[in-house]
Amino acid sequence: MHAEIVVLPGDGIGPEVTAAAVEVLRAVARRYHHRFTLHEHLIGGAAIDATGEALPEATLAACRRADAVLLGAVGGPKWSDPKAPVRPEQGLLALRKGLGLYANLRPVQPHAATLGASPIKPHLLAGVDLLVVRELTGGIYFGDKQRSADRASDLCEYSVAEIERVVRRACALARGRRGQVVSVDKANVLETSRLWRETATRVAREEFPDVTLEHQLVDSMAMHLIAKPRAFDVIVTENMFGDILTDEASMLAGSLGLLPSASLGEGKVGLYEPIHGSAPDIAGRGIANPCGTILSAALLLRHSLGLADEAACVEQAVAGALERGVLSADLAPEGRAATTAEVTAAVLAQLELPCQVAELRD
Ligand SMILES: NC(=O)c1ccc[n+]([C@@H]2O[C@H](COP(=O)([O-])OP(=O)(O)OC[C@H]3O[C@@H](n4cnc5c(N)ncnc54)[C@H](O)[C@@H]3O)[C@@H](O)[C@H]2O)c1
Ligand SMILES: CC(C)[C@H](C(=O)O)[C@@H](O)C(=O)O
Ligand SMILES: [Mg+2]
Repeated sequence: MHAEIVVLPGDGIGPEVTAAAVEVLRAVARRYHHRFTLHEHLIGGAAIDATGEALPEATLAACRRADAVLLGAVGGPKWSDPKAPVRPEQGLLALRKGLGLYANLRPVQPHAATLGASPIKPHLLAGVDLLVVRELTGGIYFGDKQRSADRASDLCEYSVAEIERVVRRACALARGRRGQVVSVDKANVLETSRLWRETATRVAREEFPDVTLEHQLVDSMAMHLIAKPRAFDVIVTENMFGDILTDEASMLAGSLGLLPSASLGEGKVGLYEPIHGSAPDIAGRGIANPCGTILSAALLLRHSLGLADEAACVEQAVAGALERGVLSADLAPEGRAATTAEVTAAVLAQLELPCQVAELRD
């Protein structure tokens, strides 16, 4: 097949990890006879430096035309002055909103080879396989913001339609898994959460009688996620709760550098990015873990290009590299860490081996 993919490297380790994922996409194209046309565009701090804007019109237009978008990360101390007129993160939020990507899928499947890197006891982690569906274009991120000399406010708003569509997406995904959804809110305090809970209950009852829906308050959910992670299948939640719970959930896998994400809407184009940020503390040193971005490229193959087998082969290649003990500094014991380039080379070498997934036109 032929696909147009926009690559947005962004800032900090963004260019390092997207370069790794691009190598993997090119290898997939070669091996399985596809043609991927890749175009790089500016976003975030890099875009502010070049154009004064965090999301230049040319970038948004290219993303709208593409089949899929692969993004590294945005932000960093250079652009973090509280008085700065524009911030890199605004570019990412505008891109998600501009493409209508309301459902952010963040799968968490700890790998046997990295259980030792998790601060959580290994017997709690074996068999963990959960999917967080984070609402991505509403809530406190997008409400009205006010600032005066001695006061500031961020409005948190949700409409019924915004809640319905993301809960529907979560329930539909649960049908293809173990059929269990936990909806996370703060309905004991927040009006938006009471609307969320009511709406989720109705959508599940009327449209997904075969799916089990439970509710959990976000504070105790933060505890349960660590204490009994195997208990969860699909978790659906609003924008900010999902942001925080998934960084926490990355510790089940062993590192923030391992988790991928797919952001989907009703349109054809999806956005794929690791859940981590620009990691200014390690940027430019060639030691970032590229696996979260490579696994995001696998999600891109599956969700935007319909190449489920190729996606599974990339996932298997990452697993193979980890099993061979090729671990970046965030996962490895002191002094035995692989560089970004070494991890990428190990994944590419695994991709050359026969893939266990059936039906690939080799
Ligand atoms: N999607 C995004 O673009 C995105 C996501 C989160 C944060 N950010 C931005 O990134 C900047 C830095 O934020 P932060 O430091 O709070 O979070 P961060 O995710 O960038 O880093 C948190 C910690 O995890 C480590 N880490 C992250 N990714 C890693 C990887 N691939 N390999 C190894 N270690 C990794 C970092 O070194 C750091 O110690 C901020 O400007 C923030 O707004 C952007
Ligand atoms: C950079 C920031 C706007 C972003 C978010 O909060 O959505 C990040 O933390 C993420 O998880 O993708
Ligand atoms: Mg985040």
